[in-house]
Amino acid sequence: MIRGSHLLPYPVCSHPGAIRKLVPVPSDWTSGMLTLAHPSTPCPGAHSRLGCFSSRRRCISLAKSSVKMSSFEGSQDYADGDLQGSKQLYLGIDFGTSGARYVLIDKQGTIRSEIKRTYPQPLVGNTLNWASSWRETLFSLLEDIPVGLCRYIASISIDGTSATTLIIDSNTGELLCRPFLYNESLPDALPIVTSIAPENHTVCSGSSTLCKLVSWWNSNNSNKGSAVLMHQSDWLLWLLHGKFGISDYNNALKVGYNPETDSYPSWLLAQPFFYLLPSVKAPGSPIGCIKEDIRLRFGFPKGCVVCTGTTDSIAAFLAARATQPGRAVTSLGSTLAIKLLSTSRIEDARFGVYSHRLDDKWLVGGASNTGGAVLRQIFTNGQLEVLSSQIDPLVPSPLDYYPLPATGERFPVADPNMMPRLHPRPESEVEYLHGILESIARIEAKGYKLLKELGATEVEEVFTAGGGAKNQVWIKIRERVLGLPVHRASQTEAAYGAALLALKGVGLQN
Ligand SMILES: Nc1ncnc2c1ncn2[C@@H]1O[C@H](COP(=O)(O)OP(=O)(O)O)[C@@H](O)[C@H]1O
Ligand SMILES: O=C(CO)[C@H](O)[C@H](O)COP(=O)(O)O
Repeated sequence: MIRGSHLLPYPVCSHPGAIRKLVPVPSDWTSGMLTLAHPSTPCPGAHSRLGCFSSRRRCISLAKSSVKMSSFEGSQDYADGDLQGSKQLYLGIDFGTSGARYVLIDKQGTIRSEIKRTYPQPLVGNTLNWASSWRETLFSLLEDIPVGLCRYIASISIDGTSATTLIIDSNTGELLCRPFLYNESLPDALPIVTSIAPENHTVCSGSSTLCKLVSWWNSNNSNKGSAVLMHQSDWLLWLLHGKFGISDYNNALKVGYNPETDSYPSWLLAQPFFYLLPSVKAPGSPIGCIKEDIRLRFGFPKGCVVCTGTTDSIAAFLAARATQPGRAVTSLGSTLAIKLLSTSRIEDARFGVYSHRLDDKWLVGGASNTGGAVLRQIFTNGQLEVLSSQIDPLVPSPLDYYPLPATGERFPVADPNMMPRLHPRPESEVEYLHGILESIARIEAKGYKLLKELGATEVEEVFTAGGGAKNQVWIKIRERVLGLPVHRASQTEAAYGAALLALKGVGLQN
């Protein structure tokens, strides 16, 4: 039974080719989520109980990316079309490691629509064109939003992976090089960065945004004068609002922005490349109205405002709505990112520890390369569910691994040369998964212990976000290993946190 499955009140498109019929998802997709049949599948004369969705000129091509759609709640309220304040909707989009998703909420924070997409894999030669993939995914997700709801969307915000860096030509809007991904380490730039920044500063890591900027600066001589640096979410937001070089103080942290003074430090402004640095606002700040061509294409209302974003693990923390110091959120996505709400700010690049600002407090933590990416290399989501159900979480695993998807670790050990350790592999797949889940939990526990040793507020309770949050057995393993209460967050999608930023932005605008 699909939750909330009912015909929706907005007009069904009259062009059969554009009508998409909803079909139940294959078993290994999350229950309650729907996938869209290929648009060429004709919709039966009588609408199925799942209803049909009008669509725009373009149909979703499952060949390009897989789509997960949730049912809509109370969409009847939006049948009449008048945009009163109480009916405004707020759009949050999360660009994670393996895919992107949107969440659409109303003023009360109720989810009105949500969709997930994996990234299409457009190749340029043998290399993946990530920017093209992200741009295609952004506009596909906007296409996915039910037409009947678009007209109520008052604001939009986007979160992305931290330190994912793009260098753009501000004359043409074109990329001047391929994007540098969040976990990519540029050791060639590290000696230069450590020579200009304070000792153990957050930027003193090979995967920092500043190392990526310095590496590009030292290996390019063309188009430097018109170059501008953007983070992944800045660039995606720029596609919607069209203003170059605007970021937020979470994304800007790893290029060297100081969120405590709300400014770039003098040692950074003294560099020859300082002019590439974006201007910085608080997350969820209004930037400007959505571009008119995009507004008309997707049916957004006049005055729909685009707001600054944040990073994916900060958005996940916002989604969990943890507000007291000592509360923490572990994002179990492709990576393991921990965020602890602390009254004190700490940073130490030797261990990959840094502090993000959250209003008048600090989100202390770091991001390990361990996590779901390793699981995905070995198990399907369906296998994870079946094998996890056969694990006794109260019994420790004797297996001692350091699960990494490839060479390199960022936190709680900052070592770009660290090798994965996933052997010996037992005969039993259940025991193997148990060993991996428990070993990732031990890394999480080491991370929280390190934060305490460095002076952060001691962790008292952990909420879980990301794809791994659905695994209750893993939560029980983590409770035993951490020695703390561990829960699934009420909202596990970072996109929900981005939607809260969009909601905040409208409030700031008014
Ligand atoms: N039942 C499960 N138990 C543990 N991990 C899971 C389970 N189902 C999915 N995952 C993991 O969740 C990850 C995807 O989570 P998600 O938050 O979407 O990642 P990201 O946003 O980093 O791309 C995958 O790497 C997958 O291995
Ligand atoms: O691992 C990641 C991708 O999912 C990012 O590094 C994650 O966002 C952690 O960075 P930050 O703490 O700056 O949010």
